[in-house]
Amino acid sequence: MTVLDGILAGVREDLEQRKRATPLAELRSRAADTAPALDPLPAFRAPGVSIIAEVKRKSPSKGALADIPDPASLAAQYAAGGAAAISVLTESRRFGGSLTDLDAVRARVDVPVLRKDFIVDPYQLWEARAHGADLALLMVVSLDDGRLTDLMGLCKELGLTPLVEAHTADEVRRAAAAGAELLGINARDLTTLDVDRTVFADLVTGIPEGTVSVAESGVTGPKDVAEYRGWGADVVLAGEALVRSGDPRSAVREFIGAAGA
Ligand SMILES: O=P(O)(O)OC[C@@H](O)[C@@H](O)c1c[nH]c2ccccc12
Repeated sequence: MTVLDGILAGVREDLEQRKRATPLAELRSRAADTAPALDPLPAFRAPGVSIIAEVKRKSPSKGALADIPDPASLAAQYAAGGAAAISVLTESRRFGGSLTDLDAVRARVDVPVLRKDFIVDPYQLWEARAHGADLALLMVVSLDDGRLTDLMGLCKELGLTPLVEAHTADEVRRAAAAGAELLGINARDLTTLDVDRTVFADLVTGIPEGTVSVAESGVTGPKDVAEYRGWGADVVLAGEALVRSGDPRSAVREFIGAAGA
């Protein structure tokens, strides 16, 4: 069993519990009462690198990263530094996140918000929208083609922009074939947790023209953002380096500055 299999088993258990506590009908009516989702793509396509700044307390690879008692204030600092979107991890067991974090961040910032979780079921997309998310992560590795297409269809219906994540050339091909407009390449292999930024450089050539590319994971400082940008990243998603920085606003600003125009 890989690390990812272990994470997914816990995610499915927690999901079944939430389904019992909150029927889909209730989520649907909450989603209907929520302001329409924001479209992040125009900002991502604007000149210069865009940063998605992540609210991340812990991870299976590094353990505890930061306490983050006030995720909304962290997100506000990211936004003040110029982040184009905020990523909120909502997985609780391994990442220490929750839908409460998503609610808090949504209530505070005006930039688009990504629900970062292990999404395998339509219910989770309804949850994302009912809690105010504008984007949702879909990881190709944990979805077969049929499910990927179904979940992307539901995103469209809900106004959510899917960030379709790949880690191999075959997953990039599947993401593109499914019609991803926002395609992430995760430098971290979620089956082993090994990080290799050059995976982005190797795979970015498989991303079709016109698709927005996102380099995910492994940023330790501004130089790494510049490197991803040099390889063609439109957007860079960073977590650990920002939550540990002590000054998240300046850190985001430096990341944007390092990549030049
Ligand atoms: O903390 P880092 O190395 O900057 O990584 C952030 C982000 O890319 C990472 O949290 C991530 C990318 N894809 C995921 C899928 C699930 C959970 C987490 C992730």
